[in-house]
Amino acid sequence: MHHRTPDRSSADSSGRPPASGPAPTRRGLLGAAATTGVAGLAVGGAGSTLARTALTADSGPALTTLGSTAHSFHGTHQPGITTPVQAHGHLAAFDLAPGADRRLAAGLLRRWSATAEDLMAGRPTTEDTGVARDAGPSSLTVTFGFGYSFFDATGLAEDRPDALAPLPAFSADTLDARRSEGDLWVQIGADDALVAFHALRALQRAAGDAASVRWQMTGFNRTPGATARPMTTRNLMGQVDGTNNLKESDEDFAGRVFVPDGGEPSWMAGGSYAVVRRIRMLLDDWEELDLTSQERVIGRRKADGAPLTGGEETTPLELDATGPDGRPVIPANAHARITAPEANGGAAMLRRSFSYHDGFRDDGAPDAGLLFVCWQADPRRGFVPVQRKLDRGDALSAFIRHEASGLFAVPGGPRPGEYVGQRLIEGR
Ligand SMILES: C=CC1=C(C)c2cc3[nH]c(cc4nc(cc5[nH]c(cc1n2)c(C)c5CCC(=O)O)C(CCC(=O)O)=C4C)c(C)c3C=C
Ligand SMILES: [Fe+2]
Repeated sequence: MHHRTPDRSSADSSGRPPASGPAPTRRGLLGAAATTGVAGLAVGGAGSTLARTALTADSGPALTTLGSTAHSFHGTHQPGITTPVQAHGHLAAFDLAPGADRRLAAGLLRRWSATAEDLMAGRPTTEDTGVARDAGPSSLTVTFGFGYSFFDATGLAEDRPDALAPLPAFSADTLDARRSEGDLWVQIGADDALVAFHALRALQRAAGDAASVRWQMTGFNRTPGATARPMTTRNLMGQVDGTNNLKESDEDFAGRVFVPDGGEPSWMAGGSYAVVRRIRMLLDDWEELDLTSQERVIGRRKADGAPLTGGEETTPLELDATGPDGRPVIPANAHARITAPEANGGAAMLRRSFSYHDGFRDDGAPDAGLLFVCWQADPRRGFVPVQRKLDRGDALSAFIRHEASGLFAVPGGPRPGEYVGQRLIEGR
């Protein structure tokens, strides 16, 4: 496939606006916001966010701001980890072409970085297909990671992190190797489905002959603005899912999620490890269960996510509380009990998942569930101990199947002028 440096000064064949940063698209949207009387659009804010959704005082989210939110491709960490999870997502693994070497990988990562930087800023990219034309960046994030096999394929085995050692086999696993692992991993998220697809296709095209898609999965979450106020999303079992997730304000959040400066290997400073699990939900069985039984599986109320021991969604679980029968109110095998950090020697992870639905199986059951993605500084201290425990006795196990798995080393964010993974590939 032919590649050229994007012309950053004129409109491309797609007819999208001239490439001069996110401003053109955002200006259009801001103009629209002004003429429709929307007040208070805040530019700036936490982390890598360049522009944030505006809320009007009394009428909820301003529709025109959904597209205008942009995240930065550059920073200490890659985007798509602490940035809010979007409504649409694609996860894809690529395998390098046979005979690939470090030079080929460097070229691939350079092209992917340029593509991601353009698209996240709302600019057209090289040989743009025009699919995202008219839309703003729409909170697009693109995140890149390296799988175990990447290091053998590129002669970099000595630089492979110990933390990337294959995950242990869990007794309930029914994994499909063809939809698991891979040399390289790409996570795409956006609040617009066309923007998300456009990015996926652009990255596939930019891969050219260097790498081909090994597997790809499409996911979704609630669309911002669908609820009267911002709320924790629900999964396809109908549960409020994400209440007790790690928060950036938590003590030692960075230490739990990111490899520190001075950590091993040095090229992973600011990076994180992503565990990806495709978990199918046995929804026919789950939906047969009465509400009380469903709530006992998790240990929380379905309506509002509050613990069975009372209070509201964010009230801490009272794991020691017993009922009149002397039994724990939150059952011994409840998912929220088994996963609680205090039950796992403090093991914790940042969950950032998408739901998925891929049609119906031959028996009529939905092929649907959770594209579970979690982030941690070391999966041997995050995902693995918790999943070991879940595997032994989680009430949820009867209603789910782990069907695919991947573990990826996601390096820190590139500095301006750098491509993602450059410190690994070029040894600085
Ligand atoms: C190994 C890690 C985990 C897997 C795999 C997992 C699968 C999974 N979880 C739900 C639904 C819920 N999970 C909830 C809490 C929760 N889950 C994990 C870990 C895994 N989940 C953790 C660490 C926690 C938080 C524990 C705590 O600190 O209290 C909840 C409760 C609400 C919440 O806190 O988010 C729900 C609901 C499903 C459906 C699922 C597989 C399909
Ligand atoms: Fe969970």
